[in-house]
Amino acid sequence: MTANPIPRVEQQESEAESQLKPMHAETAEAEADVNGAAEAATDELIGIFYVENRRRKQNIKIVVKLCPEGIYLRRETAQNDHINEQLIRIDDIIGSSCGQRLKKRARGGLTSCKSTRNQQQEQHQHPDAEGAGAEEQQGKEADNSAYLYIYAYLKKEKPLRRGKTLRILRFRTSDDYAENLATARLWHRTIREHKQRSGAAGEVARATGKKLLILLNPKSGSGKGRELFQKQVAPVLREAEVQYDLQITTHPNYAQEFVRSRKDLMERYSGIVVASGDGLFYEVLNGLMGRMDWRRACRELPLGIIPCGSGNGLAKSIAHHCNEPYEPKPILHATLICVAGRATPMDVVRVELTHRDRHYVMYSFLSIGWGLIADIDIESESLRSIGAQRFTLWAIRRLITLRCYRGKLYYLPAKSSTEQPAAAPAAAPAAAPAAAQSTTGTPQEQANSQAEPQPADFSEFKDLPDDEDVQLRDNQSDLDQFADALSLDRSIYRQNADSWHSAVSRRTAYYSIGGQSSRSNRSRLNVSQRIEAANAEFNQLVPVSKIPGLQMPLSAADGWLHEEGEFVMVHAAYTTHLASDCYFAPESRLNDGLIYLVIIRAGVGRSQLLNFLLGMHNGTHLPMEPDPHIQVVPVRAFRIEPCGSHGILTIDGERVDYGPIQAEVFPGLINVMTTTGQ
Ligand SMILES: Nc1ncnc2c1ncn2[C@@H]1O[C@H](COP(=O)(O)OP(=O)(O)OP(=O)(O)O)[C@@H](O)[C@H]1O
Repeated sequence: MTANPIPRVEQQESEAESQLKPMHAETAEAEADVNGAAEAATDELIGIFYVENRRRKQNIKIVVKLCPEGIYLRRETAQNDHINEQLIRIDDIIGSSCGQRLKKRARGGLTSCKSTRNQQQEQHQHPDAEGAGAEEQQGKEADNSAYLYIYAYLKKEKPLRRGKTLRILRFRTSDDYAENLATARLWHRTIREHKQRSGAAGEVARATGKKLLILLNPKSGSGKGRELFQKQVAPVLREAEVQYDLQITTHPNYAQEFVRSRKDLMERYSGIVVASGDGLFYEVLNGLMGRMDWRRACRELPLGIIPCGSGNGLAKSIAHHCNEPYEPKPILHATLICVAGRATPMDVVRVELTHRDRHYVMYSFLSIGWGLIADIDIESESLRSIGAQRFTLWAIRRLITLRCYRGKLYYLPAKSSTEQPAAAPAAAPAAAPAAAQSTTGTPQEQANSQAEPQPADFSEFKDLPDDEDVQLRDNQSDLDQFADALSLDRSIYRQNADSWHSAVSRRTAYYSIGGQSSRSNRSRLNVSQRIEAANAEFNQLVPVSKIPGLQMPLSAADGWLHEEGEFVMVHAAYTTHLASDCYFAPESRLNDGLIYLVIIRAGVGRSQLLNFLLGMHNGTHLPMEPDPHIQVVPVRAFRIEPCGSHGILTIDGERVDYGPIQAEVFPGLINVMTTTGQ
């Protein structure tokens, strides 16, 4: 909200006076519109209303002007000696409703407003009709008034917060309720139109007849997701007149499957809101990326999050991004962000990992952790019942029994190496070796594991969209030929080889079983041409990796730096917050195309580490000067090759198989809901 009190100075009063005249003129026009049952809403509506000040036993005159910027409420005293004005910005108004008086007396600044003509009549007819008694007396008589309820959440900067304001306009120009209702409806419609013009996603969606899809995990956080939704989210959605479908998840992967397989997702929905923790958002992201039409889905469906989980890093990062409050009412504030629902591009990180000859590709939005923070996150699960304290307790424990992990770290700095700050002396990164790294399994085994269709993949074929017109044939000889071709010359297809591995994607199976596509018409080509054709076609269907596959060497010539040694942790973040109270990568932006790699090397002192952990809540943990042990590097991609088989790796806070892992950022791949838009 922007409140602009106009001080009591002569020249401003006269200026106000001059502004009032046209307002009166337009009031008449607005009423004339209604009386004439005009349907077209105007850009500007103006009415004069009165509020009873029961304490002072006087009426306060309020000129209410609805225009594209919002609603101006100009308040004047009877003597016209004091004027102040408030603007309720159109972006702060989430919705309105009109009709008869709500039974429960709603609390708001203007509790009851009367139009000018009736106010005068009223005073004439009931000279004493002031104060509560008179109002109640009137209430007992038939109330022909129509009421417009305007719901706004006004933003204050210091401290940053949003407070609910309800403004009620009472229309009773006519003795006929229908006429009064028509006036109220005109105001209601005009508010909607102004919101639509301001780009409010809900209004735009309404215009296209689409709904929000809300996925709720009843088990997230303290397990009260359903209750929180009914009490805190649903009322706001009602005020904003948001149409939605609520899907309550019944088991892990429910949301991922729902989003992946629902054919009319884009036709039916204008966006997807996750009412849960980061875990369910991860499912939704990977469900979208598992669709044949992922590109369109990512473009057309902005994603929102209402934090009902325990970590809630994304919800806090989004609030931080658009300068919206988070505490003390994270659910309310996040709901308001979703109601605004303006699409803002956000980076997604493609993660490739391998475990026991199997490759996986998944998509991440928050972080990848190896070492200290991942250990604290996962190992403290056993203390979940004590709440956020579990992290502190476990951090103390891990400081006492500090672990280091041996391994290799490769990264592709965002700036070229010549622009990089001086490398840390203790472990200066070296150029990546050109030599091939060891791979798991023989080439033939790898090829077989790549080509081997997973049982889940087969069942998923049923879900392929009809409109893709894909015909699949289970042709074993084609499968063998493909597997052979891949094992013979992987290097030719190096760039795209990883596309064949994605064990979790049905699209992999689609190609790897040698299925024919009526679109690609590959059947007339020889095997190697078909592989190339398949790769070309596949590239349209998945985001194309620009870095070598996980089993391929990384070259210094391509800008890769590497270091080998002992690490306390390597933690990569691409949003500002890892959890609502962990301001881990302050420099990060939703769409900066950067991964912030925080490296802590062995040899770091316990007190330095303690300061690091303590500083994470307000973002003061990273060294200002180059430090031999703690370093933050903005990168575009990185790879970790841990030695040994014991340790913890996390993606977006969830544990994954321990082994080599690499990540690459895809700038602005998805859209998230914010209040600011682009
Ligand atoms: N109905 C359900 N029953 C059990 N588990 C579920 C259900 N729906 C989703 N899940 C799983 O629960 C996991 C955790 O969910 P979520 O992230 O929403 O909550 P959280 O762990 O409390 O929050 P955070 O990730 O912020 O710590 C997800 O990985 C999801 O797959």
